[in-house]
Amino acid sequence: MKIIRKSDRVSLRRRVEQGTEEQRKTVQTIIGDVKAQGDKAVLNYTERFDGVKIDQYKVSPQEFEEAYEALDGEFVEILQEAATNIRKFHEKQRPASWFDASEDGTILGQKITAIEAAGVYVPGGTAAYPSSVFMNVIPAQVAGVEKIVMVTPPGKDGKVPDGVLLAAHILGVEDVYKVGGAQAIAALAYGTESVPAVDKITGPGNVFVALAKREVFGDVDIDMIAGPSEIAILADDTALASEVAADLLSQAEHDARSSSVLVTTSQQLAEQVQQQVKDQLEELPRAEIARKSVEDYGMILLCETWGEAITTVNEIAPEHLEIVTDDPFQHLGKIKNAGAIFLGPYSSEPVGDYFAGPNHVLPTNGTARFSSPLNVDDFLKKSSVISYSSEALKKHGDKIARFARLEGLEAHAKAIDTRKERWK
Ligand SMILES: NC(=O)c1ccc[n+]([C@@H]2O[C@H](COP(=O)([O-])OP(=O)(O)OC[C@H]3O[C@@H](n4cnc5c(N)ncnc54)[C@H](O)[C@@H]3O)[C@@H](O)[C@H]2O)c1
Ligand SMILES: N[C@H](CO)Cc1c[nH]c[nH+]1
Ligand SMILES: [Zn+2]
Repeated sequence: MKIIRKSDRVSLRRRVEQGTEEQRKTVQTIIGDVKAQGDKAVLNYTERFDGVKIDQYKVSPQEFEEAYEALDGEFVEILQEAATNIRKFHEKQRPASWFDASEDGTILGQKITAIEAAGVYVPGGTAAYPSSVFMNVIPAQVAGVEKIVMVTPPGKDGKVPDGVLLAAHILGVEDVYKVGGAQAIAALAYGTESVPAVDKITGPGNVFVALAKREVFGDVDIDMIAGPSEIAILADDTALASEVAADLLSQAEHDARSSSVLVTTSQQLAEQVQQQVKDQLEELPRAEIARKSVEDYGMILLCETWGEAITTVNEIAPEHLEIVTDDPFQHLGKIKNAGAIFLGPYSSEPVGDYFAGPNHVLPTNGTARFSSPLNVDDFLKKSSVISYSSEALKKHGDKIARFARLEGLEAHAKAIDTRKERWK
């Protein structure tokens, strides 16, 4: 991990490109085929890309049962406790409809309605995280979404990882389909004989999933195109180098393109963390991924002043930010751009990934400048409500009609004028 002086003016804006033109064309073909042929295309692509031949891809009650049996009771309890914490946190986010009545009898308001059906993509392979099942499904459930459909690619054995099925089972999600990639996104967006069409698709995935989400956006809504995980740690010399290094590596192990950055004013901490990262790396089962991530996207940024350190963090706009100083809350007000902010030495990033309650689906690639974590609002729509009384229209009707004529819209004006008859 390189130590770089901030004064060297290194570029901090991150942009991990997703997909080639050829991959985009492949995805368009897959989507077109699923739209035209439904289940037949889904099963053909599953055989081709996942190497499994199946003729029925909805997870059966027996498969849920087997997953439950395969995992030990203690793990089930941990998952249940985490789900409770996540639900409690998201319940605080639920907004209420409101209606305001004026003295003239006008009622104006905002009615909040949950979207009807949401689709959740859970990636396959080593990224099949039960925690991500919670983070995508729980805000939808708290919002009141009635239909939740989950898709995830089958492994070579034709099965879905037990942890993923258990997480779905704990949340009461029964519509789980063994399909991945662009064909899964197409099935969710347009429906097939087996998979119900949804209104919004959330969840991360590989390049084919990301491109497919971009492609179906507009026909359905999507959450965001999640890039590789990121962590920035803002620390002074009260931080323990071994803990800072461990937290940097916690995100580096996700993906060879993950980024982990320490921002500090302490030369001593910078050097100690550099050494610790090197030492701790070797002991990780995913050392190869973490090493590549740290070498290609890791940095220790040494700043002259604390003010410069804060500006640097805001420039990075990291997915996760840890502040490890004596009084971290003192700096919170100055942080403008970060997906999730972890304060103090005990708030290690994985606390948020799994257990505390806030969502771990967060803006990456510098998009924390304008986006928020996945939340209950993402599964809600707002409708404006307008009820004018006779008195109100009598009072304001002429102004509205004049405004319409100013825009050259005579039919608009007449729609108002015609009501004048009522109070002549
Ligand atoms: N940002 C996050 O929070 C987060 C979390 C978890 C996972 N992820 C990402 O999810 C991804 C998981 O990747 P994965 O591939 O293991 O699982 P995946 O589920 O994303 O993709 C598997 C699917 O890709 C399709 N596919 C594979 N090769 C193809 C090809 N040549 N042409 C067309 N389709 C093809 C197949 O249909 C397969 O089912 C990683 O990129 C990881 O970084 C991100
Ligand atoms: N840190 C990841 C999001 O950036 C989420 C995750 C899932 N499991 C472990 N971590
Ligand atoms: Zn993580």
